[in-house]
Amino acid sequence: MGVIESMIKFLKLSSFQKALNFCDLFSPIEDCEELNVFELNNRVSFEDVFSKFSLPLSNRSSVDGFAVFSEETFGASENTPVLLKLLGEQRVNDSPIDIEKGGCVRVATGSSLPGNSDGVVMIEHAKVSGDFVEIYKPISYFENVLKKGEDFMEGSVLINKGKRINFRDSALLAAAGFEKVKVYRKPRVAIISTGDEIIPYKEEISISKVYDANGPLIVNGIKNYAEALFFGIVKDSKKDLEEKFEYALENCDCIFISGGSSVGERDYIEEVIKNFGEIIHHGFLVKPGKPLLLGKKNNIPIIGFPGHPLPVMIHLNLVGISVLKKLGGDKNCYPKSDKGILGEPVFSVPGRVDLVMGYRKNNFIIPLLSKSDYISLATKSEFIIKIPEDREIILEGEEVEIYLWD
Ligand SMILES: Nc1nc2c(c(=O)[nH]1)N[C@H]1C(S)=C(S)[C@@H](COP(=O)(O)OP(=O)(O)OC[C@H]3O[C@@H](n4cnc5c(N)ncnc54)[C@H](O)[C@@H]3O)O[C@H]1N2
Ligand code: MOO
Repeated sequence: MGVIESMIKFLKLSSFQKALNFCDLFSPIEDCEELNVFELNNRVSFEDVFSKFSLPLSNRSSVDGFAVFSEETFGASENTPVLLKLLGEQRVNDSPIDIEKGGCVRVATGSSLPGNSDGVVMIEHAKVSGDFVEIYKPISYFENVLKKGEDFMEGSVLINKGKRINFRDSALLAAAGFEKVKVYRKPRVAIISTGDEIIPYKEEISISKVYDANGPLIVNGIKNYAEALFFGIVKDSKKDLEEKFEYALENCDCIFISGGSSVGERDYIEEVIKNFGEIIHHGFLVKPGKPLLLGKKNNIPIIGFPGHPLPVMIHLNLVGISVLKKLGGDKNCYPKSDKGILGEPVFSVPGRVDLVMGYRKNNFIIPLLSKSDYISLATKSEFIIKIPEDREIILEGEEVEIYLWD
C-alpha cells in the first residue's frame, strides 16, 4: 500500500457516537437454554416469567407478637392496658387456627394470621399474665401485617424477557417456586490476537517480542456476556487470518480481533473483513482507538480493535460488550455512564472525543494522564472520562460524563 492510499484510508473518520450505536445493527440470537435457579446470575431471561401464585399466600405477621382484632386495642396505654384472652399459638408452619372477639393468639414473624384477626401487637408492647395478655399500645387496622398478594400477585410479571437476571432476581424467582428458567444462550465469540511480534506467556521475552495481553484481556472482559473461544495468536499473514476467519464465521456468533487495524503495510484486517463480510466504519474521531474497525457478516459483528491494550480495554468496554449484550438478548445494552465534577482541568483536541482514565478523590473526578501505549494506568483507573468533540479544555468544577468499567 502506498503513502497516499494510507492517508486516504483515514480521511473519512466517523463520529464516535456511531461506534456507540454499533449494537443497534444486530438482533438477539433467539436461542435459549434452561438453567437452575442457582445458576441464573448475570443471565438474560428468554421469557416473561409470570407468578403462579400470590405472595404472601395469606395475610402474614411481620413481627413476633399477638394477633388481635385491631379495634379492641384502641385506648390501650401503659397505665390502662387492654386485657385479651390468650387463645393459643400460631407458628409459621402451622395451618391457621381460629380467633374470637376478646381474644388474641401468639404469632411469630411470618405466621399466617389466625381467623379474621386484622393486626399484630408487637411482643414489646404486651405482657402475658396467666391466661391473659395485657396490651399496652393500640394498633391500627392491619398494622404489622403483610397482606395476601402485597409482595406480588398471581399472574403478575416477575421478570421481563430481556432482563439481565441479578442475584436479587434469583431470590424472587426461587420464592415464586421456579426451579428452572429459560435464558438466552450466551453468544460464542472468537478472539484472535494478531502480530508477528506477539508471543504467548510460555515463550522467552526479547526486545523484538511482546507478550499477548489482549487475548486474556478480551477473554476475561467478556466472560459475563459470552462464551469466549480463544483462537490464539495469528501472524500477520493474510492466509492464516483468512483461515481463522472462515472457521470463526462458521462456528461463532461474533469475532473480536486485536492488532493490525491501522494503515501499515502488514495491517490486513480490513481487507480480510471485506473478503468475508462488510466494513461498517473504519476510523473514528476518538482518542485513543482511532483505527477501531467495525464490520459484520449478516448478524455476526466483527470488531478489529487497535493493537495497544489500552484502546482494547476502552472499546471492549464501550462497544464490544454492548454488542455482546445485544446478541445475548439484553434489552439494556449501552455502557453504564454517570456524571461527576472535575477536580482538575483536563485538556483535549477539538473535533474528536477524548477518553481519559479517571478516579474519584474526595468526590471529585481526577483525570489520569496516559498515552495509548500505557497499560499500567488503566489498572489504577475507576472509570473513563468522556471529553466531547466540541471541547478543548474542561475546567475544574465543571461537570463531566464518565463511563463505568464493566
Ligand atoms: N501512520 C499511522 N500509524 C498509526 C496510526 C495512524 O493513524 N497512522 N494510528 C495509530 C494508532 S492511534 C494506533 S491505536 C495503532 C493501532 O495499530 P494496529 O491496530 O495496527 O495495531 P498494531 O500495529 O498491530 O499494534 C500496535 C501496538 O500494540 C501492540 N500489540 C498488538 N497486539 C497486542 C497484544 N495482543 N498484546 C499486547 N500488545 C499488543 C503492538 O506490539 C504494537 O506495539 O496504530 C498507530 N499507528
Ligand atoms: O488510537 Mo491509538 O489507540 O491512540 O494509539
